[in-house]
Amino acid sequence: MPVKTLPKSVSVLMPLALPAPYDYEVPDGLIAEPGAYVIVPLGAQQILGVVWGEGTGEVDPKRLKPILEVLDVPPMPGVLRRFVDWLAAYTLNPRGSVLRLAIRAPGALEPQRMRTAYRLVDKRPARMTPARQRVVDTAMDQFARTTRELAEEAGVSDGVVRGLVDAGALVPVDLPTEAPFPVPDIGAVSKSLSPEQLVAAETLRKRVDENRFAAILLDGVTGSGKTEVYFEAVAEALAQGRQVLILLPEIALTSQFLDRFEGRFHCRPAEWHSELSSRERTRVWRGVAEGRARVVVGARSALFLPFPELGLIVVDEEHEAAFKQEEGVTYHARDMAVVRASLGQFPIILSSATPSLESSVNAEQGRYERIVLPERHGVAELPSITAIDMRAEPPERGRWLAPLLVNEIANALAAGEQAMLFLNRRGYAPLTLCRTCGHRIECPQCSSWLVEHRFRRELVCHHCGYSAPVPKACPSCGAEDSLIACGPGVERIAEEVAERFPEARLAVLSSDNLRGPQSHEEMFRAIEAREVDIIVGTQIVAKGHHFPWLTVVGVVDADLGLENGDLRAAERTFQLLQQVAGRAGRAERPGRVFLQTYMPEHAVMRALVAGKRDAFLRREAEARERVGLPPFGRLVGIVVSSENAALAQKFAREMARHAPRAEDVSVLGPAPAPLALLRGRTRLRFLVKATRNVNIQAYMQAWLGEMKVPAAIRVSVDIDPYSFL
Ligand SMILES: Nc1ncnc2c1ncn2[C@@H]1O[C@H](COP(=O)(O)OP(=O)(O)OP(=O)(O)O)[C@@H](O)[C@H]1O
Ligand SMILES: [Zn+2]
Repeated sequence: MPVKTLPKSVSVLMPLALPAPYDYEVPDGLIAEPGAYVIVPLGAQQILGVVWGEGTGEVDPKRLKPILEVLDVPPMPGVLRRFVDWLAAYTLNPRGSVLRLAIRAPGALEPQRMRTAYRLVDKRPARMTPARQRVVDTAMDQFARTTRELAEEAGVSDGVVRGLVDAGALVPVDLPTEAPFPVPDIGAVSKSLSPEQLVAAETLRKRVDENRFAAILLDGVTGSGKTEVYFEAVAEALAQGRQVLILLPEIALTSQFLDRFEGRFHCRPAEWHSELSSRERTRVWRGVAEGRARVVVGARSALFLPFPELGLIVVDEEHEAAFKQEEGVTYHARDMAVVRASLGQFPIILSSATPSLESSVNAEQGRYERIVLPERHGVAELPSITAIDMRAEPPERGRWLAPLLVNEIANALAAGEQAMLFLNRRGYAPLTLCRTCGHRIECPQCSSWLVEHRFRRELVCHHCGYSAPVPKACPSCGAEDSLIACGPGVERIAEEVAERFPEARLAVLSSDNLRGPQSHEEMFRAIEAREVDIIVGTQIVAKGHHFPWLTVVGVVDADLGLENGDLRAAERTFQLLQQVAGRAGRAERPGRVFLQTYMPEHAVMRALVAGKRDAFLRREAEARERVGLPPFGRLVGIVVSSENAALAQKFAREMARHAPRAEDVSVLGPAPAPLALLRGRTRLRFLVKATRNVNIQAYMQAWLGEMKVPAAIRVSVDIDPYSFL
């Protein structure tokens, strides 16, 4: 009797909200190695999946469905699969949802379009003409060219080339239609580094050479040359034949960065961010997978690219909250980059002039190595920082800039220098109020005020994007011409600047009037070229930029970030203001920074004025340690939301009853979220607080596993939350 062999099976993970891979049969003739991209049947559909490993054997072999197709793409590297698993387990997301982040280039998995080129072989046609000879001479270098290219280079008609093809002297080869990736020139000389920079660069090179996991905090003041220094580590990794990933917090920073990279390595790196065309995404994804793209500069999602040879990650401006992904699969890209480096056993560099408390503590406790660059490069000095007490020196009525600051701007302009005013608030005014009845105009779907945008002549919700024309009469009492704008946004500051300095050339930079990297690039070029005298901007201008002629920086409302009292409010305000301040005086001319504040005695203002960053961080750390807040304890944020307010409340109470009791874990809430209504959904919050030794994921699973969530309710879980709204 013939022995019946069991069909070979593998498990396949699909990019759907599924917690685990499913088993499939590998039909004879197909090879489905781990990581292979495959098409499998699921119900009536055919969908893309990735072979995750051996079959689990949980499905009756007779009922296994077969893999339909194995795609012609390099398999997903094992380390990326482990990263997906790790991230899913840590953030409590289904593995399939995380996988989806790793295959976000739809075209990349389709067969690539090819163009036909020709290469010369030894065979010669019976009849040789001078024209044919010219083609043969041209093709002698063995370089494959298209018919057109050959004809043009040899100065003959296409027909001559085709004749040689027919005669078998030229043979076709397929070449990809996509533009190739230029190779960074690692032999190019770097800027000559200062002795401190050199020491730092040598240490980084050494870590790259050691070829194992290491986390290094590159802690250098603004303008100290951190970028130049870590470029040396990039060069070293490239020399070792490894790929490099550089994470930036914002697209706005990309264009200047690409220029600098090009200056150093004589080629532009591949880019990865949300504004790429789908064609570019495809090209970059493939280029990374096939090892042709050696350096990628990208936003947080670049972490999920299928690098086969990744050997270094740099996280620039590592303190930035923008690295936290807040929607869908929530994760902190800086923290996950450290995990990725550890799984891949290579070094990671976290660079910042204002390190996060998390990274500072990690350095203090020896988990990270700290490299310090204490001084600005060259003759540049750190700027002086002055607090303007708005209670003692208020602006005139209806104005927002204090006399001292106005005076300093005038001085800068007179000296041919640039000034920058920073206010982290888009639009014209954050609140519109009726003088007659006191009504405040709110978003109909969120518990937030509508922000007036005067350029657009609209009231806009900054939470959900709702917008409406500014009404003529008060929507509540009907009084005409009674609505007044309260408080300033950047547009209002720009208005004041234009009135005060009518001669000055003004640039307003906020995400409303700058869309996409192109427009950023133009603006930043204009500033560098001194075509602008005064810059008014939101946090887009706060960091990373190098404007040599900028000497005066004014912070219109230094207290703004302290208003929302979350645990990182002081830390973040300090970082942001220090970064803004760091834009001033980066070249020969010294910088002066002015903070308009109603709380000059606040610890943040005092530390900034005195230049006492480390003391400030230490005090912050002590305060958090006392109450067990991150990084000394763990937090999980939970939001229960529904369009049905009563249902949300009922379910939240039920959840509270089911919270498991555990030592060292406390559950706060449910309480109405600060943003109690968002896009028409009522939101309630829990905050879970635990000590570091608690396996918080296990706790959460035990809790949520108990709960049956009705369809009208959404429960979102945020491990290590950064937003508490
Ligand atoms: N060794 C050097 N030789 C010449 N120029 C240098 C050198 N080091 C730094 N620079 C220049 O000084 C300026 C500041 O350097 P860089 O932007 O690398 O500093 P940074 O520490 O990254 O600053 P920030 O944190 O403010 O972004 C840049 O224009 C850079 O090209
Ligand atoms: Zn809204």
